[in-house]
Amino acid sequence: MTDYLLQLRGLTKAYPGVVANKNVSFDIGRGEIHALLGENGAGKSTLVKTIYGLVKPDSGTMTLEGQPFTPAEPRAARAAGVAMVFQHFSLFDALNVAENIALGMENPPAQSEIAARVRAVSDQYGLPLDPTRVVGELSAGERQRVEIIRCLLQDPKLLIMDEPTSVLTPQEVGILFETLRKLSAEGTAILYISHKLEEIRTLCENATVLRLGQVVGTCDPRSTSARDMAELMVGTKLHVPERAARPAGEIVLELKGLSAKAPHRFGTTLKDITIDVQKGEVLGIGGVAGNGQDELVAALSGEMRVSPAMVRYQGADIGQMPPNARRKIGLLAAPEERMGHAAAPDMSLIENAVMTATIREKLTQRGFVRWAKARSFADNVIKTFDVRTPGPANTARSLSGGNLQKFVIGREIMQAPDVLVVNQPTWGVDASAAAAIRQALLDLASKGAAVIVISQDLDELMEISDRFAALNEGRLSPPRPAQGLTVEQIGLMLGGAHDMEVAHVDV
Ligand SMILES: Nc1ncnc2c1ncn2[C@@H]1O[C@H](COP(=O)(O)OP(=O)(O)OP(=O)(O)O)[C@@H](O)[C@H]1O
Repeated sequence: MTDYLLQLRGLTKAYPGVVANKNVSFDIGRGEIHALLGENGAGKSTLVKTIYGLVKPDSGTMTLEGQPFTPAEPRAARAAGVAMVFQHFSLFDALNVAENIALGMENPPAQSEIAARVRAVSDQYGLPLDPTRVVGELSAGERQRVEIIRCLLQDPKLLIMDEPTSVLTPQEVGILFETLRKLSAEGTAILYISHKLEEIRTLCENATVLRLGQVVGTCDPRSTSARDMAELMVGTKLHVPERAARPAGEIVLELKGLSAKAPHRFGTTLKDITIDVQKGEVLGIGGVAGNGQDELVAALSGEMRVSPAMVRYQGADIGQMPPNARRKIGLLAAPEERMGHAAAPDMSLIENAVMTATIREKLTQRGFVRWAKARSFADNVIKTFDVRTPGPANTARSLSGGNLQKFVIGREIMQAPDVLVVNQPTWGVDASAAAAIRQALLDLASKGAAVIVISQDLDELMEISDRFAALNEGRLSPPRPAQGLTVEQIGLMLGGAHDMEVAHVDV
């Protein structure tokens, strides 16, 4: 293809201690669906932020439709026809869809006009969305549609999507891909970042692979295996997690009729959850986000209190026990939202280590933080979990998403819990780091800990779980052995309430 829309030449961007992009050159054709691949910290976000006017490169050039392209800010990039849907949505829960879209416009027309345009775009691209619905009541997939429609109203020439499917159900992924294919057929190019290589294979016609900030290869994902792409990203052979055979252990945690009212208007009420968790097992809990996952983690971590006997740990009723007391006795949890909840963005990794590891790692003495000890603990997490950062004094915010995830999970595993609850442990994490995190969870279980993994990634759950249960509208299905479960059986467990089709996306 010679009709290039965007050409990048020699883009370089350095941050203190790290070159995020080094001499990056590649082209994107009109209407092309182009994947940008690379392990965590490879420089993907930096590159797309450069194209979107959020980052100014130190050197290198870009041309858009043959003209020099140097967007000083996102507004300039948008005006030139570049739109971007971010990993994290920037929507206001209390406003409706049309109001949210109006907020992003420079001269918004009347609400009725916006609503009509939203309906038109939504029909045209098969993205069901009611402009009058309050955003707080929408699923993650619907929220993403708000962002996409907001972009499409600008009639972009290039649409950048940063990890768009990590929050979507398989059915929503199908809808999104249909929309992207339609856009591509109409001449809109898509630059698509994802760690889900099988999805890339079904969607993208070209891929550029970054490693340590540099382009290390290109491929046609339709004819390259996911494993080959992963190995190109990492530069070495991929490790597949192994499960050591484990005998059934004694019961360490019992949930008995665990019920709790939704903590806020958009939360989910937990309904009569009963399950025993054994030492040495990995219990996988699947389900579409928003079905009680956050509330279940909160009830286990102690952030949400319930009747004492609803949570029984090593024989004691702990439903009312606060988080730190639970940490002390060995029950640890890592919530899903790494930025803000699991980690404080502007604090260093050392301070972030102190936040959750103080009690078990004895990081304070007579009320004072033992900084040397805290630093060495943070260092240990960084080394053991291969967290890519110049050092523990760096802020959480300066880490790439996947590297912060490795730090947050590693920080809990290194405290040797007896029960570990993790929510979406490999969200936004590249294939090799995801394999390392899963292996670490399996190793923790083989040492005798009970590990509860809550995830929307069914392949992940099937890979590491001994037993599987599904959360649906605050109810937990009875658990079943994971081995041998078919996609149809899992679909039944997840329940039909969301019209959720459990299928791989390459249908
Ligand atoms: N504002 C910043 N300050 C300092 N370092 C940064 C900043 N932004 C990114 N970096 C560093 O630049 C490198 C590239 O990060 P980038 O976010 O582009 O990677 P990525 O490929 O998008 O990773 P991920 O898949 O984990 O999101 C990383 O080492 C990261 O720590």
